[in-house]
Amino acid sequence: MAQLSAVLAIINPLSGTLSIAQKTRLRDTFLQRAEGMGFAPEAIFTDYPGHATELATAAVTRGVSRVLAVGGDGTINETARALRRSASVLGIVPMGSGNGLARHLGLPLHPLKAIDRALAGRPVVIDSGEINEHAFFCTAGLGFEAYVAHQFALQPVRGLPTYLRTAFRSFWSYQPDRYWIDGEERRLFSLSFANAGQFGNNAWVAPTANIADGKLEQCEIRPFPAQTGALLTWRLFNKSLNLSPYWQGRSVTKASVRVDLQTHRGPLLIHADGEPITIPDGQAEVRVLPGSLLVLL
Ligand SMILES: Nc1ncnc2c1ncn2[C@@H]1O[C@H](COP(=O)(O)OP(=O)(O)OP(=O)(O)O)[C@@H](O)[C@H]1O
Repeated sequence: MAQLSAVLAIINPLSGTLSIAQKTRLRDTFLQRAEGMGFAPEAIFTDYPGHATELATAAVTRGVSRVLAVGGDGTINETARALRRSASVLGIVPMGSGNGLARHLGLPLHPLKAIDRALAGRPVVIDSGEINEHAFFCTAGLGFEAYVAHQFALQPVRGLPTYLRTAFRSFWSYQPDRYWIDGEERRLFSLSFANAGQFGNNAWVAPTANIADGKLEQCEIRPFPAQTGALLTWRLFNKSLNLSPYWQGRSVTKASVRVDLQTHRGPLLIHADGEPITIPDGQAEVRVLPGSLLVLL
């Protein structure tokens, strides 16, 4: 008899707003549906940060064909980074507050529909990126967006309202800094490297980004008058930021970004898929890993 194809769901019990009881029911439904479709399914709740990477690494070693990440962009990042350059395919069941990768790929945001899509979907090749040793699948960046990611991580409650409040408050205290990008000095409000076109929540920083072109969109936002902030925010959500005179984008395969720690306001702050990271030596190397991940679409 032919061996059943293995499918593993990695579920973050803390992601999003569903209760543990609801997530347990979702897990049971996944197991039923997957079995009904002829898979050998397994579902595991993560116990600690980084656990999803360990589970996904073990799944690759065992030859599990489909690995579903059930959670926010953090859980998807932790799972996907272990699946890069393997034959195991990522399924995305979005349950976070931003869901940038799922939205970019046009995947269902409803967990049950997303499970069905992942079980029935076909593997499609996409790119990923790295900023220093940190993998990203949506965006990585510096400047204002990194500052907000760091401030957001300090908040006791997550979710979109907290994120918007944090970004609004940060806007008034944040001062643009100087960066040397591939040796060229620039004073910028923010600098993004976009694999997918959006941060999440349909905030499109790189409206023309193509996730499978072997390139990242390097998007720079120059400092702008405070009264322009509302228009830029509107453009961000209207997918038209590229029409602003303060926005500049180009496709790159790699970039080297440095700050002068003597004059920079504090250490270099970056983010990878929204996770805040501090770079003590002020140097960030960014590169694309073309065609490095299989995703179920
Ligand atoms: N059992 C656990 N206990 C504590 N932290 C965990 C556990 N499992 C996973 N994590 C951590 O939770 C972090 C946040 O998860 P994730 O991004 O999926 O959800 P979220 O915060 O609700 O979504 P979003 O990032 O969209 O707001 C992950 O980066 C992961 O390291």
